[in-house]
Amino acid sequence: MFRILTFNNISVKGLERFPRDHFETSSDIAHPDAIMLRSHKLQESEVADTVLAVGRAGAGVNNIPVEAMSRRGVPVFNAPGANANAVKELTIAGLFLAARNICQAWDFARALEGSDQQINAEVEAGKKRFTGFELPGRTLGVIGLGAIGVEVANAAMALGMKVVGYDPQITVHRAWQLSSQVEQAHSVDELMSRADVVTIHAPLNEATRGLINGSRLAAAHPGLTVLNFARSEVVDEQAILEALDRDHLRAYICDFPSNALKGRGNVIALPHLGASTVESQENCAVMVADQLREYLETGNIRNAVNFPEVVMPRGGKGNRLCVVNANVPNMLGRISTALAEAGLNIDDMYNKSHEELAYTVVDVEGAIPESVVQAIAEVEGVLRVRVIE
Ligand SMILES: NC(=O)C1=CN([C@@H]2O[C@H](COP(=O)(O)OP(=O)(O)OC[C@H]3O[C@@H](n4cnc5c(N)ncnc54)[C@H](O)[C@@H]3O)[C@@H](O)[C@H]2O)C=CC1
Ligand SMILES: O=C(O)C(=O)COP(=O)(O)O
Repeated sequence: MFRILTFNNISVKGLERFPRDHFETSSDIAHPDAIMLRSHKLQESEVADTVLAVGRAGAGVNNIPVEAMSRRGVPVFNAPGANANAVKELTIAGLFLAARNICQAWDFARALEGSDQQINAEVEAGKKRFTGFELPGRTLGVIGLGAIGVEVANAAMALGMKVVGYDPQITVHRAWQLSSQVEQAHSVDELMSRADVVTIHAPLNEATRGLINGSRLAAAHPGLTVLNFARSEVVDEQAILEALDRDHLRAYICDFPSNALKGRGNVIALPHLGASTVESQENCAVMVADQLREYLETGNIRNAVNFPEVVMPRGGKGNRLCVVNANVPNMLGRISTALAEAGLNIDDMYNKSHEELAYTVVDVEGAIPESVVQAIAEVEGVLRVRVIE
């Protein structure tokens, strides 16, 4: 029986991927084998020693202590691209809300009082305050061209916008998906100097914290609009407010409310709704549940942010040994020597590394005695050993 501890509202469609006869899922489990969560800040919870894997039913993993999990030999899975369409749709909605001052205009219209004739008179007198702009010919700057950024860039192109993108680590896969009309900016500063609207779709990490700061805002076109559906901390909120006060920034549209943003006319802060569609919640939960289940049952790793991709079909009828170790010389030699010394024959073997970690899966003929597991666990640099029968 595998026990999965859940945090947040995980789609039932995902939880149903765990067969009831050998999986238990609950938000109240003391010694779980795995954790499945959305935005819950795992840094603030005790992660039990029994945890073998963490699954984030979503994209961003800044709410998970990934480095600490790596040191414990625990893979952290996410669901790349599974919520990208949902975030693209909300970002494009944010673009329209900003361009046409829709929220401010709606507030105005909702507050109108008097007879229909009086309302009509106020509408005609007041509507000039909400004059907006159209998208064709305007330039959208997209920072981060991953699953979401590429979709946003392509959608903006289809709406007639010019698009410039910046992503120092764009993958070949994403570059193929990106419209060939999207122009490359070589720096955030270049992108900001060319854009009428900037949208951020990069993860929060030490390189992106405060990416949109006071000096970058000051160097941007007056009248710039900033969309932030990534994470609140990728912008310097204080600098945003100051630029709004100077009317240098036209509007700030984001998915992250805060006290400082409250009550500001040219700020729209949605309650972290980017991925909150039925479809996206299902896609993310199903993808991550399948990955967690496969890891627990077979040791295979797909879409872990801190581990290599290791998928080896199960061969023979013997045991499978899964070893997480430091990416240093001679680990494979020591693992296979320990198996050979116990007279165990290797059927199949796969080893791959990712930054400072390596992962080895070995299918052997027959059962692996506990003494061999112990010997491998004691090799310097080995972080975790697991036998799957
Ligand atoms: N508002 C919401 O509900 C949601 C927010 N997000 C946020 O959006 C982020 C992006 O999601 P995906 O596109 O699915 O991730 P992704 O991993 O597919 O794409 C991120 C892209 O950002 C690029 N990048 C990294 N550092 C960069 C930098 N310094 N400058 C420019 N680009 C940089 C990467 O090379 C990558 O191509 C997530 O990490 C998460 O924080 C994601 C889903 C929902
Ligand atoms: O996938 C992400 O990075 C998100 O921000 C979505 O968060 P959520 O799962 O809706 O709490």
